Amino acid sequence: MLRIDRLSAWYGEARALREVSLEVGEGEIVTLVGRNGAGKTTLLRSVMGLHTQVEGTVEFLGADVSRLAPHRRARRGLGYVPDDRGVYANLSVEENLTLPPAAGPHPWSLDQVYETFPRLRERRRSPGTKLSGGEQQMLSLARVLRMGARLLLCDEPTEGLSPLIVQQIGGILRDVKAQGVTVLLIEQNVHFAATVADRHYLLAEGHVAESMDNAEVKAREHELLGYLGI
Ligand SMILES: Nc1ncnc2c1ncn2[C@@H]1O[C@H](COP(=O)(O)OP(=O)(O)OP(=O)(O)O)[C@@H](O)[C@H]1O
Repeated sequence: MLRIDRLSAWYGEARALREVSLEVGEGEIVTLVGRNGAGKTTLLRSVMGLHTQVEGTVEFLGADVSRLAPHRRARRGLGYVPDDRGVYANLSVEENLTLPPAAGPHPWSLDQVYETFPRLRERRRSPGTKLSGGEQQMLSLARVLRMGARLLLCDEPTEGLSPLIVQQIGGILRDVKAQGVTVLLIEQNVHFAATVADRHYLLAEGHVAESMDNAEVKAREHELLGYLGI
């Protein structure tokens, strides 16, 4: 579904990604793990077209989207969920969900959103300022699905959340996958990553150092946590 071929990215003279190649198949959940500064956020932003000082190819559903603006990538079904969650503080949950126009090929109805995110139904009249971190994360995911994304690019959805909420986010990601959505997510909690994802890429200093399956991540959990400094 997504094929990244020799993608490099720069900030001025500084190179943040070095010829990254990886693939995500339709219906998979794939994680990107790596130390701070390894290039994970830059990779997701480059795939969405938000970071433009890049070289290499991003193919989505068989078409080269490397030169398209972010809104045109969104129209094809790419959806970016930023780490700051981007919730409009003064709008209610439902306004946050309905304000952005549908862009992608499979926009979710409000009912579909609320079935997958029952907590958001309960909180639908609450303003963004009153939401917990977990609720904001759910809203951020739900909004991109509502807009019609087929592939979610999620920047560390579990960051700063309690173990119970992390479990809930895991359940939501599995549910989203069951509804035909593909996910590429940044995840430092390798234990959680192995329970929710199908495969994993380890990024180190801007390149793909390793590709791992769940069995390998589970077997090396201790070593990986040490390496990541967690
Ligand atoms: N706006 C920027 N200007 C200059 N350099 C940047 C900028 N954003 C990131 N970088 C650099 O690019 C490299 C990759 O950063 P990136 O944020 O993609 O890493 P990351 O793996 O997502 O790390 P983190 O988990 O800390 O966000 C780092 O060396 C970082 O310092």
